[in-house]
Amino acid sequence: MNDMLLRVEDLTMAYGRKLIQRDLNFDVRRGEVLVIVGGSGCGKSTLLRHMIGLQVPAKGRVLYTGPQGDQDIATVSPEAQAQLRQRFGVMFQAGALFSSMTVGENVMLPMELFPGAHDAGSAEQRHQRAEEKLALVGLSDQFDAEPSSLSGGQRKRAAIARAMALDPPLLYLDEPSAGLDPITSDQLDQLIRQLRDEHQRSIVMVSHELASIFAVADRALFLDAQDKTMTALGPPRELLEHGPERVQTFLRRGKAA
Ligand SMILES: Nc1ncnc2c1ncn2[C@@H]1O[C@H](COP(=O)(O)OP(=O)(O)OP(=O)(O)O)[C@@H](O)[C@H]1O
Repeated sequence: MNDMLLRVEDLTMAYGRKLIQRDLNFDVRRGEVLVIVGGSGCGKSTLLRHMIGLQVPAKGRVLYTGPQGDQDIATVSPEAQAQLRQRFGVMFQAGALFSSMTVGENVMLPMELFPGAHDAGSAEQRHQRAEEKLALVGLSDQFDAEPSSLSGGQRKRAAIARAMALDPPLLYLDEPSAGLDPITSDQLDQLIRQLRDEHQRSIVMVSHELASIFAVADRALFLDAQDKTMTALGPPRELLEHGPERVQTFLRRGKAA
C-alpha cells in the first residue's frame, strides 16, 4: 500500500528475560503524526529504538515499505540498513546537540556522515542546506551560535533541524516537549503540525503531554504498562469517546488539564 511507510508486526520487546511489550501491531502512514503514549517505563523509548533498528525484536518485525518491497530493519544487510536509516531522522529524548560545535555545524553533521545521501556535496551547499533547515524551525539567526546559548525550546528546534538534515520523509521525536514550559511546548506543537502540513513529513513521537496529544496527534498508540501490550490506536478524540475505559480516563484528565 502506497501511503504506508512502515509496519510493526507482532512485535515483542524484551531486555533479556524481562518482557517490556508484546504483540504490537500498527502501521505508520505517510503524512500523519502518530503519538506513542503510555505510563513511565512502559517501553515507549524502547519501541522507538526498535523502529529505528537500534534494538532487535524478541519476536516480530519492523518492516519499512518501499520500492524494494518490505524490508525488515533488524535483519537486512548492513548496507540496506544504512539506506533505510536515511529514510528517517531522529531526535532522542535529551535532544542533545554537540556542545563543541556551533548550531549550524550540528545540523550539517548528518550531511558529513552520509555524503551520498543528498545533493549538498560542497561545504557551501551543506552550509546553505543547514541554513534552510534552521530557517524552517525558526532559528535562521542561530547558525553560528553555541548550543549552550540557546533556550531549551530552541535546542529542541535545532535538534529537529538536524534530524531533517537529509530530508527524510519520517521523523522520530522522543518526548520533544519534555522539560519545556507550556507556551514553548505549544510552539513546538505548532512546528510539528507545520512539518506535517507544509512539509509533508510523517512524525512518530513519544509524548506524556496530554495537551500535545490533542494538539498534534492524528492517531495515538497507547501502550499499557500493566498488560504489557497496546490497548488502543486511533484519533485521540475518538478514543476519548469510544476507547477502553483506562484510555478514556487518561485522555479526560488531559482535556481537564
Ligand atoms: N538497556 C536496558 N536494559 C534493561 N532494561 C532497560 C533498558 N532500557 C530500559 N529498560 C527498562 O525497560 C523499561 C522500558 O523503558 P523505556 O525507557 O522504553 O520506557 P518509557 O516508556 O520510554 O519510559 P519513560 O516514559 O519514563 O521515558 C523500563 O522498565 C526500563 O527500566
